[in-house]
Formats: sequence, C-alpha cells, structure tokens
Amino acid sequence: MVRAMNHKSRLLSEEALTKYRIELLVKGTVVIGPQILFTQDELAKIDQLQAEIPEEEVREGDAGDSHNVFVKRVRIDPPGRAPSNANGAAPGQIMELLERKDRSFALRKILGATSDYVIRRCQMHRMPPGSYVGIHLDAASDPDFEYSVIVQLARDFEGGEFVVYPSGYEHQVYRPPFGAVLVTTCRVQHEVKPVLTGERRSLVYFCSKRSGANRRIIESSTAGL
Ligand SMILES: O=C(O)CCC(=O)C(=O)O
Ligand SMILES: [Fe+2]
Repeated sequence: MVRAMNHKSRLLSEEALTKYRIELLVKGTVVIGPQILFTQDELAKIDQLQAEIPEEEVREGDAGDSHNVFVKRVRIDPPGRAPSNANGAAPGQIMELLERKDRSFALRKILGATSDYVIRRCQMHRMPPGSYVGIHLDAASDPDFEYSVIVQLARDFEGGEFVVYPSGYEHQVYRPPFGAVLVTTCRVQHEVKPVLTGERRSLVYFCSKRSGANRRIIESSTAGL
C-alpha cells in the first residue's frame, strides 16, 4: 500500500486528477477547490514570506495592455534571458514551496505532461479597490508559457472576477474562493475586473515545458526583418 502511494499524488486520487485534466482540456480553465493543492499552513507560509518582498506598481503589461496592480516579483523571465528567482531569500523559499513533489506531481497530471513543467515566472498581486488587470494574453510575455496557475490569497473583497474569453465561445466568469487554484491556458485572452471593495490578492505562476531563455525578443526581431 505504501509502495503504491509513492507513484501517486498524496493530494488527489488519480480519478480526481483526470477529471480536472479533462475540464482543463475542454474549457481551457479549471478551478481546483481550497485545501487541495495548498494547505492552510502553506498559504500562511507564503503570506509570511511575501512580507519580505518589495512591491512595485504596474500600469502597463508586456504587450502594452493596461493594468493597475501592485506586484511582488518571485521569479522573473526577462526577454532574451533564462528565468531566475528575484533577489533575496523569500523568493527562493516560495519557489521551493511551489515546487514540492506532491504538488508538482498533481499539477503535471492536471496539465497533462509526462515530465515536470518548469515555473518560468512567478509573482504576487495585490489589488485594492479600483485595481484591475486589462484583457491580455499571457503568451505575449513569453511564447513558451503554456498554463498559468493562480492561487487565491484573499477572502474579503468584491469585484475582481477573473474573466476568460475563449475564441468562438461565451466568455466565462470565475470567482474562486480563498485557497482555491485557478489553472488556465496562456493562449486564451482574459482579464481581472476592477476590484470594488476589500483587497484581492493572488499568487500567479506560469508553467512551461521549456527552461531556456525567453524567446520573446528573438521572435519579435525576426518578425521585424
Ligand atoms: O492575479 C490574477 O488573478 C491573474 C492576473 C493575470 O491574468 C496575470 O498575471 O497574467
Ligand atoms: Fe494573465
């Protein structure tokens, strides 16, 4: 029994993982409920570590899209360079927590990979009232981004819905609760609606099968020739 467990996720049954996998394939987005991928203790640890990371205000996205959000960088993925953890001890500790074996195994199954995905970029968002993230495509930041994983870190806020716009389908509106994890493909446009009251906070990471330099600059310079 114990031996069999070694090859499985301790977080979820094979059946549950398959159910999430299918929903992600069919809809492009899936929400994994609270207390499944992250325990309360892990969320508290992330909260404690993030206090040490400096915050910047971001008003423009990588593709000129409009945002209004406070960002803490955990792992950066600059064009033309390989991803690296942001300075200081806390980013490395958050990455270590995200990459724990059971969680990586469960995510790999949900994302449908035979080998581990790498986390190319990771950041935390704080959105007081009036903040929003305009419509954008995550793959515009890095063409190798495949899935974004968004952990909900706040309980009390209104607005801030996550809206996806699959081409040829009705848009979908998500309001995941505290501790839930929303996984979405980086090839579908989406936005975060303005926060109305309270404060929305999230931890966002972008997964890819490729670990080399961000190919964004190379692609755009080729396009310009
Ligand atoms: O904070 C979030 O919920 C995700 C925002 C987003 O779409 C992004 O960072 O690409
Ligand atoms: Fe996004």
